[in-house]
Amino acid sequence: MLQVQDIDLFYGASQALRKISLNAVKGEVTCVLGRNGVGKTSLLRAIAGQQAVKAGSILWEDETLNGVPPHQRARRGIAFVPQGREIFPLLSVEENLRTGYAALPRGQRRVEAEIFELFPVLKEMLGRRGGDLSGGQQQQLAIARALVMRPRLLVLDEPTEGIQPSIIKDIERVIRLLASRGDMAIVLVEQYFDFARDLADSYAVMDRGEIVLSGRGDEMVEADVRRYIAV
Ligand SMILES: Nc1ncnc2c1ncn2[C@@H]1O[C@H](COP(=O)(O)OP(=O)(O)OP(=O)(O)O)[C@@H](O)[C@H]1O
Repeated sequence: MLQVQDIDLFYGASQALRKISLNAVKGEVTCVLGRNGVGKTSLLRAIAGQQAVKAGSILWEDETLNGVPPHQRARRGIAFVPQGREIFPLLSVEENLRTGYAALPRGQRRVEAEIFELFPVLKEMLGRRGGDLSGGQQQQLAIARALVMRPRLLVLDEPTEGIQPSIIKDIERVIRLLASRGDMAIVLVEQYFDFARDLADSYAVMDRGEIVLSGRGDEMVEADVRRYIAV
């Protein structure tokens, strides 16, 4: 279980997160919604260890993550799929997938066949350069690369951004399948209400660095949430 408790995060003098608390449990998708600039990415970066928190604590599997650098969080089973995907455009699809090996012990460094069952298109494109893939294929590659690490916590920042509807549906199916196995917690930042509602077991809505609404996914009141999101 991930337990974020009362975290504050600053960029210089400007405060991006104010006393944010959020739990994510294995077997569930936790969706974080909100407009641009309200702090969603900052929250994910705090979880992944890319940005230090000034106050509060982050616990994962009952141990603190405060002060633990990103690569060690990766070894503890936390994988982050950043906004904009950040795949390596000049490396092949296969080489991109292998960059996920860094977080694995030597004996476990392989790409499980299952990854190509989840994303068949990648198998056909193993030798293709990452930069030659469509935006949707790059997003699938970014998620696949995270899965190579066999994470127990998967953190995704706006996986639907700029992606065509058919691939959004594919990604939704994969996320649902991963959660349904019960051994992975998924935290997902999203701006699209429909995608979040379809996936969320629990949700939190952010505004100006704070959580202003939260609850179980099936209790999301569309009109209330839509006050705080653009789409
Ligand atoms: N590296 C940074 N340095 C200074 N300020 C930053 C930095 N990154 C983000 N901010 C500011 O922190 C606030 C929260 O940004 P953040 O990216 O977390 O929001 P967001 O909800 O994820 O928005 P988006 O959907 O656009 O990514 C914003 O006011 C932003 O301008």
